[in-house]
Amino acid sequence: MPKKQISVVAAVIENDQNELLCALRSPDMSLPNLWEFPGGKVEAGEDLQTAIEREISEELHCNIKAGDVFHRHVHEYDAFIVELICIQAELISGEPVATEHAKLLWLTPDLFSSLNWAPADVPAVEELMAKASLS
Ligand SMILES: Nc1nc2c([nH]c(=O)n2[C@H]2C[C@H](O)[C@@H](COP(=O)(O)OP(=O)(O)OP(=O)(O)O)O2)c(=O)[nH]1
Repeated sequence: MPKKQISVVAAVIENDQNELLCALRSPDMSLPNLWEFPGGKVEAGEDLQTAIEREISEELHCNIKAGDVFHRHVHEYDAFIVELICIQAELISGEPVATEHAKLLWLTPDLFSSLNWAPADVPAVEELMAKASLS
């Protein structure tokens, strides 16, 4: 049987210290104990911006304004295929709270290699690190 493919939106939220919000998946989530950009599956009929704004409000209890998609990458896991769609975002109200994640961390991209990332995120992480090293 072909593997299921899911579309997942992930928010790259930057604060005014050039730090990006990173989230640690908890031991009881799929892909446990790996770092990611917070987000989740796009629901049927939903546009990407609506999906990421909804996911962040549900998961982190704060509000973001979604900007542009800056990275798309298809990754094949053993059990499924994910299209990871990374979207730039700005925090517009509230402070992120970890309701499902084990931890949240604001980190500058030069330190991203110190985290153990979900495999699908590695190309986006590398792009963000490369971009930060040029600025
Ligand atoms: N949110 C998010 N998920 C990611 C990333 N990288 C990556 O491989 N994934 C995978 C982990 C999950 O298998 C899937 C997203 O599912 P999820 O469990 O976070 O999303 P969800 O809240 O909509 O799903 P569910 O718990 O209702 O099943 O994509 C990432 O950067 N962010």
